[in-house]
Amino acid sequence: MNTHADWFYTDCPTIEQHWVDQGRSHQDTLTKPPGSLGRLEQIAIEFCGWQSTLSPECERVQISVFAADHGIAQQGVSAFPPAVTAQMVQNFLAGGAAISVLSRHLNAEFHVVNCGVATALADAPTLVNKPIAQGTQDFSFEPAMTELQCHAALALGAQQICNSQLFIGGEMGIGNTSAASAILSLLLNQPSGVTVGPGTGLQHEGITHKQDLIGRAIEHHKPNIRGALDVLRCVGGFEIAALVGAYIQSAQRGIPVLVDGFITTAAALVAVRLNPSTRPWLMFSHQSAEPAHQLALSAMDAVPILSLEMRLGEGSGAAMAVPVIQNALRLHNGMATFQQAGVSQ
Ligand SMILES: O=C(O)c1ccc[n+]([C@@H]2O[C@H](COP(=O)([O-])O)[C@@H](O)[C@H]2O)c1
Ligand SMILES: Cc1cc2nc[nH]c2cc1C
Repeated sequence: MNTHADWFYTDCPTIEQHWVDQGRSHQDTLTKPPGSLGRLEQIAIEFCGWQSTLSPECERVQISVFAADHGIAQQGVSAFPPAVTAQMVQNFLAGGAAISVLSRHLNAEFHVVNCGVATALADAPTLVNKPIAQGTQDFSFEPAMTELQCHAALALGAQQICNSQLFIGGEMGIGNTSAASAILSLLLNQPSGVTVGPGTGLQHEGITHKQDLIGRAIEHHKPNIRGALDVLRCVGGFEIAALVGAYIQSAQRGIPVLVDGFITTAAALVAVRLNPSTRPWLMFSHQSAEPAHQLALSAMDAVPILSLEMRLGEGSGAAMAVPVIQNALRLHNGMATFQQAGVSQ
């Protein structure tokens, strides 16, 4: 059913190296010892390449939070009950969640996308209410979704991309660290003992139960896995598939993506495995406290900007990194050169 004609296999634009080179040359003319702004220099240089300019900007930010329920959440794999997914969606819409506060502060274009929350949600101006189904199937027994549902969730994510200078995808879904860990196990060929962690706050016993369950689930699905799309369909979630679609579409439109935490990085890895030309358009915002996040980042040679021991999701770690990016670009655009300031080199 899926063919190489599918939209998500289309190449993303290549980054023009001469803008990257000019960005680096400009950094070296600014009144500072070369390299002294560390990663901030690299961030500005990457934006020069993405925007084909020497004066890049990151003022118009889009934040879309994708939400869905998970069949596996019935198996005691989370410190919180599944009902919290719908309750937190209402909180996003009411403006009281962490991502609501940060989005307001950033003046971001903010949407919450219901990809598959089982509970009916009250309409709201920032809600995109397009559930694929009332949550995924429990992937410890059967594939999380059908091929049709997986394609629909990818397309739903892609449809959310607006015109902005930076796309942030967030997620909300009780049980989705189980899906993310299973994805990492299957894509990176790692046992569940390596990929499974506390998520929202499981203690030792809970983590052991989650590792056993995910371990059995990955063995169950392995014989049917031919590639990243099968991994996504068998053990993913509707919000994770929507993130994959959104990341690929954003990259295809030449809009850089700022990846958030553990679940979103698992989605980014699926995106890169499906379409490797997505990778140059991804920037990684923070190192999550979820232990296997490091493994997922390393698999993409990704070094995140911040490390704040956050493990909230919602896009919150990415939103926290935006002011760092904005200041990196302000320095790049606003600092005097050695010549302008009459400073000896
Ligand atoms: O982004 C992260 O690094 C992260 C790490 C742990 C948990 N979360 C959030 O917590 C929820 C999933 O946790 P769990 O324990 O229910 O699988 C989901 O809504 C995520 O947004 C997010
Ligand atoms: C309260 C709460 C808020 C969240 N935001 C993202 N995942 C979450 C999980 C819980 C439990």
